[in-house]
Amino acid sequence: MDDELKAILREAFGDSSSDSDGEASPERRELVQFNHSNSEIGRPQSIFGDNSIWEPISEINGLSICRDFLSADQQRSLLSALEKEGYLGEASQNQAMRFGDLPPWALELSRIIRENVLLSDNSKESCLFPSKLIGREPLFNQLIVNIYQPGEGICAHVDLMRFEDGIAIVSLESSCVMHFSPVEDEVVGKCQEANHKCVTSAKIPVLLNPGSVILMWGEARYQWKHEINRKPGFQNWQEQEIDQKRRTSVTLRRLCGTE
Ligand SMILES: O=C(O)CCC(=O)C(=O)O
Ligand SMILES: [Fe+2]
Repeated sequence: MDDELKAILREAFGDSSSDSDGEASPERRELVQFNHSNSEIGRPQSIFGDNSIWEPISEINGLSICRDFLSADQQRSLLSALEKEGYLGEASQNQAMRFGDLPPWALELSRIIRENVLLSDNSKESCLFPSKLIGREPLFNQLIVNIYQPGEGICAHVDLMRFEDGIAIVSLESSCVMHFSPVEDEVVGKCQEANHKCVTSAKIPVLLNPGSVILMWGEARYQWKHEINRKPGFQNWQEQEIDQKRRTSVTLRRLCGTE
């Protein structure tokens, strides 16, 4: 890892490498890994395919999902890569972060996200990632693997400002509903309280099936909070409660001020 990146990481996270992305979920217990050697990459052999049916979430500008991003085989390959690298091993650990040079499977995910976006109709009305984001190098240089046991989720948050715009989340194993709520609700909520009214707009549910990827940028990234509540009664889709199993996700982001 070069000195500049090290300095930025120290500034962002302090000297302790186990400092957490704690605004999102203080309970997350994590493993932090730095600077993976790229030596085994060579000419990357794709373990993923190229599926690309993107669906914009109409209520939220800057949010889209590709539901068939990874096939069942590709999901198995990704999970086995995570397993081999020790991300899924310890039950005591439910979050692992990595900065700098990403492992081959994450570079491959980044590559196919970029390819899929560039090959899609990335027009203005349903823009998946604007060109300044999709063209940046590297596309992502930070990843988090989150492992959620049944009943575990992540509380409502906007991702930290130390990360640039343009975030991707790949879902594996259990399906779940992610809810989005506007940041401005907090302000509206306070004003309404003064008037002895309490109005909050409905949350927007988005089903994250295994193998899907969501892309968030602009309003979706900065003006909306996202959360996953897997407590009983909250994971309903089409009037059915989702059968909860372990869920694993991979979040790809880019730290501000890095090249
Ligand atoms: O697990 C997920 O799908 C979301 C993770 C997330 O929002 C985060 O790490 O900031
Ligand atoms: Fe997040």
